[in-house]
Amino acid sequence: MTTFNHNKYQAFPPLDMPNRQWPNNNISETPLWCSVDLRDGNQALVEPMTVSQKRRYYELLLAMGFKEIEVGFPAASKMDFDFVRWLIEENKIPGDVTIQVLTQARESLIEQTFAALKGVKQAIIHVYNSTSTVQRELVFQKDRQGIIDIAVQGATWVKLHAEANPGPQWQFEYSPESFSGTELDFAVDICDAVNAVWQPTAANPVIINLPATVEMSTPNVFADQVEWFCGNVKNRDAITVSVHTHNDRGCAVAAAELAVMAGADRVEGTLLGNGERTGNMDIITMAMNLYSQGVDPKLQLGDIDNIITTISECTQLPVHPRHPYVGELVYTAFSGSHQDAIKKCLDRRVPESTWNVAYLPIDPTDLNRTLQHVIRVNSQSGKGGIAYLLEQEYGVQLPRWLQIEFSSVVQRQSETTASELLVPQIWQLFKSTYAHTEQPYQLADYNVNHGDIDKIQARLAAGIDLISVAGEGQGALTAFISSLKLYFNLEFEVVNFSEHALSKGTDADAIAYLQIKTATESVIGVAINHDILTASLTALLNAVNQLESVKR
Ligand SMILES: CC(=O)SCCNC(=O)CCNC(=O)[C@H](O)C(C)(C)COP(=O)(O)OP(=O)(O)OC[C@H]1O[C@@H](n2cnc3c(N)ncnc32)[C@H](O)[C@@H]1OP(=O)(O)O
Ligand SMILES: CC(C)C(=O)C(=O)O
Repeated sequence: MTTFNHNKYQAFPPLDMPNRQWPNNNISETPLWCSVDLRDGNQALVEPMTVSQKRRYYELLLAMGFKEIEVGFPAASKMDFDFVRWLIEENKIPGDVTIQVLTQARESLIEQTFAALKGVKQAIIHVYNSTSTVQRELVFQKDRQGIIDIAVQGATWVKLHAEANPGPQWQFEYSPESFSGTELDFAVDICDAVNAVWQPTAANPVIINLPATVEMSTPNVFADQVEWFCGNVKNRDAITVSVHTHNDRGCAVAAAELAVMAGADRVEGTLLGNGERTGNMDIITMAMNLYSQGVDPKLQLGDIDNIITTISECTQLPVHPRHPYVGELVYTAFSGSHQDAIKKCLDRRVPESTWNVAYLPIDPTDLNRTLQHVIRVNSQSGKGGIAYLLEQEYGVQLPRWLQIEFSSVVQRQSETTASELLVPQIWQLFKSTYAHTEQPYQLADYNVNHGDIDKIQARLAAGIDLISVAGEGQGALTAFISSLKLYFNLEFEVVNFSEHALSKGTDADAIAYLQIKTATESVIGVAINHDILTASLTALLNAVNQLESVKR
């Protein structure tokens, strides 16, 4: 067994920022989004996307409304280079979309990057070098100035190549890669040094992208880092501050959200969070978080099934059934009390009002999820959910007393089969329990004479025999009750009865539910018929059929 030794690790030092402002802020506007699926996402795949997968993914990003898309690292591979050429030569970049490409701060790579972009109308050149203590000390083995020199040199090459390639609208982006592990004063110094080369203005800003290349702290600490950076970097007005969070601690979305509260203008991420190690921050989740707070996420997410299919077919990564907002099970309530609360909220919901449904942070139908996704029945389920499904599918409004009775029937069945019950199976179970037709006695026909006292004459089919019964009372049902009591020599009373027209389905028009009690038994009968009186009489006979003395 491996030995766990927490002394091997040390806590990330918090910042001493008693005047931090971000906790007082809300996100009332969506940040600028930049998808890095085709670069950071792609570089993390077991099998990087093929050309056709990359094209398909790119089309998806356009359809979703992304305006900034990091399309690759063209100096790193022929495939990325060719993909950028294809975008440009085949005129695949809409006028309002800017592609972004990544490069290290190395001249040959920068040169190739510009070669890949020949003929582009506008592009973001994204250059990075690593700045954290571990990278400085162990990877690059350089002091602070040495690392600044790499960045400044890279920024200079980028500027010179842009000047040598006039025409396109170039925008520059610099990432102090591993910002999350970088001393803040150094992060500011290196970005100031890069900006001293690029000389951004408010009209022509640069993007400074602050990556949590590795997520090393709680999201509040990252927000402190971003707020501190924004407050100390020179020429803030000429900078679009971007964040690029990874999910090592599972908080990439939270970190990006708090970073936006702390002053970030722009967020880089991927769809469903694919990316290095535990992934990039998930743009779909963050966009849906904003949406659920009444903020327009400025992305088209309604066709979510197509989005998910495209992502998983291109990345060959499955979607976890509990993935926020999009997983197959995330709107599903199996447990009884959740189902009951959802049913009540939906029943009482005023159309067009603000969404306010227990257990459902957003309306699942916004993401093409039907209410069948919401309520599913297994042994954990209760009466509310079952009743809801039967009403939705078959127009059956089970009276409360029957909901209580039937839910235990459903539970027993689901425990026996150890599986989920689908709505048609629940409906079959309901009919076979209360309305089954293979009964000892069946209503063959009847005739009612209405008067002060109503009289009924009916014939019951029992195998090949036809049995005549007759009775009288106030109303046809009461008359039939007395006829059955007489014929079977029974004492019982009807303790529950209701009937209604079915609003759905092709079976028939009306349904009647009825519960009778003898001194020792309580049984339920249900019947469906196009005629409401026939439904009631049949429901009564179905109940009587279940009494032990009648069954014998
Ligand atoms: C956090 C991120 O996701 S950053 C993006 C990471 N993505 C990728 O790396 C995918 C694409 N990259 C590649 O395919 C390759 O790294 C290439 C083709 C770009 C370069 O490959 P190589 O030339 O073999 O170099 P390699 O990537 O191993 O880099 C190592 C060298 O580059 C230097 N280097 C690394 N990053 C940078 C940088 N950002 N700026 C300047 N120099 C850098 C290293 O110090 C090292 O120098 P040394 O050889 O003198 O020791
Ligand atoms: C290049 C940078 C932005 C990066 O991908 C990271 O730090 O994760």
